[in-house]
Amino acid sequence: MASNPTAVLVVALGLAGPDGRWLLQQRPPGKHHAGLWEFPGGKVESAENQRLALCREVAEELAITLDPAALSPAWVADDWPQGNIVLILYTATRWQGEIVGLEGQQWGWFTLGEMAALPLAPMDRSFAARLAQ
Ligand SMILES: Nc1nc2c([nH]c(=O)n2[C@H]2C[C@H](O)[C@@H](COP(=O)(O)OP(=O)(O)OP(=O)(O)O)O2)c(=O)[nH]1
Repeated sequence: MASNPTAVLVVALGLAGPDGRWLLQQRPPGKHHAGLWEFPGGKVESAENQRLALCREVAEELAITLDPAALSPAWVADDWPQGNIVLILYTATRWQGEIVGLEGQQWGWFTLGEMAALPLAPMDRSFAARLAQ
């Protein structure tokens, strides 16, 4: 791992609902970290812009449309010492469309207190702490 400097860039969405809750989804069976809760998102593809990648992932996973210009970079985390993932959290407060779990995943709106009690994907504890600020 230490001899491979190539980062895997992952983007995730902190979508703020109108009542101070945040949208989380559960990673579906068959995926790495299946069953853990996460902010929607995924890997940026080769030569893809990271904001557009997040818009694509969220459309694929939840059927909603985001405005890439209305995303705010909020936090970054990595998975040291396990690997070479760099995860950027963007926040947004608006979206278009009705949320549907297109991959059969569970999703819901959670307060930061409720989030603290969930089994979260590895890098998401630091995101939750950032959203609390
Ligand atoms: N999407 C997402 N991934 C997270 C979060 N927290 C966290 O540790 N991860 C990790 C889990 C995975 O190792 C990696 C993201 O990979 P992914 O499996 O979601 O990416 P992807 O949708 O493009 O999936 P795939 O095509 O590779 O199956 O980042 C999070 O909040 N959202």
